[in-house]
Amino acid sequence: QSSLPRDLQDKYLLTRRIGTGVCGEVRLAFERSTCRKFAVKIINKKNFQSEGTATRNAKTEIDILQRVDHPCLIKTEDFYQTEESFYIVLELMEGGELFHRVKSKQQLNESVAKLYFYQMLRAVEYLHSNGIIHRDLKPENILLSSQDDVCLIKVTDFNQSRILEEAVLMRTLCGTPSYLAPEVFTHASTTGYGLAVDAWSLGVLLFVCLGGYPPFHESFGHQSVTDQIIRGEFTMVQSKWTSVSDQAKDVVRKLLVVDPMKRMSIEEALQHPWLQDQKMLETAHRLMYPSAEGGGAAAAMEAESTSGRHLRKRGREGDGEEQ
Ligand SMILES: C/C(=N\NC(=N)NO)c1ccc(NC(=O)Nc2ccc(/C(C)=N/N/C(N)=N/O)cc2)cc1
Repeated sequence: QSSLPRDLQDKYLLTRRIGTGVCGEVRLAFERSTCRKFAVKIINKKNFQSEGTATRNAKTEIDILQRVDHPCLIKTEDFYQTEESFYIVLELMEGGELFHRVKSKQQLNESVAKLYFYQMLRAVEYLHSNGIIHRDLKPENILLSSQDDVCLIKVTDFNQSRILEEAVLMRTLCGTPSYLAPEVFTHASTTGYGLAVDAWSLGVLLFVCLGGYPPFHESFGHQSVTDQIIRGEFTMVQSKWTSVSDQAKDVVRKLLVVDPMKRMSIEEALQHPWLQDQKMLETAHRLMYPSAEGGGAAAAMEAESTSGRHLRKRGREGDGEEQ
């Protein structure tokens, strides 16, 4: 049990472990002054191949976590670090991880899966519009706000996230091109097909929510998981998918496309017929924008269109520019 930072202990009482991850664990914490509950993600630096990578990734993640401002993205309260670990204090999502919700229900019913998937799309749409690729979307990183089926979801864990640095590319193009590889100039780095990796992961997430099992897994057939993914070969087991609508299956099939240029984008997914479901949209907007008094999609759209796109100002060293 590595020693907790003094200032963290002064402010919070850390109790039982409530989640585990590759990079560390999540503990339930109580703010001593208010008794409010929080989640504390503890990231051990030793899990990273090099100290440098751990620190750089954590810096990027903390920067992203502190600047993103969207109802479906986790909000951080505090951040501490010691020689061996980082500590991120965040809002406690009472419903826990989507992973456990799907596992305990075998599979989600389609309307619940649609409500969650729509919120994931909006979260990723916001990240992409701010040049951020998540790169690690999976059921462990989708948190639920309550034990109810109808609830707000939030995306977390920006450890693998990258900020699309157009500026870096522009500087690169200023130098002599003679030694640059072709892909530096092609669509790969400019039109950011890198964003498409998140669309693929959302396809895997939707498959898991609807089918209750992963599309690519070592226990399926003779091929390795990597081969199944590279070939885009997945099976919709009859017994699990009969009750799922053709439109839902269509969304999955258009996201799990191997060629990133042919894969459905986040925007196209948001326009897909399966998601043009007024009842679901009203529920989602009521959950995402509870303060929009009197409900009404108009108020929610208003909220979305004004504040919905921008990052919050940077911290103390604030360079102040709004994205
Ligand atoms: C209510 C509850 N459990 N309730 C219970 N068990 N009661 O007995 C509960 C609540 C939340 C969670 N998970 C949770 O909060 N995850 C999580 C995962 C990752 C990150 C981050 C920022 N990661 N960043 C990095 N770099 N990672 O490597 C933050 C939170 C699990 C159970």
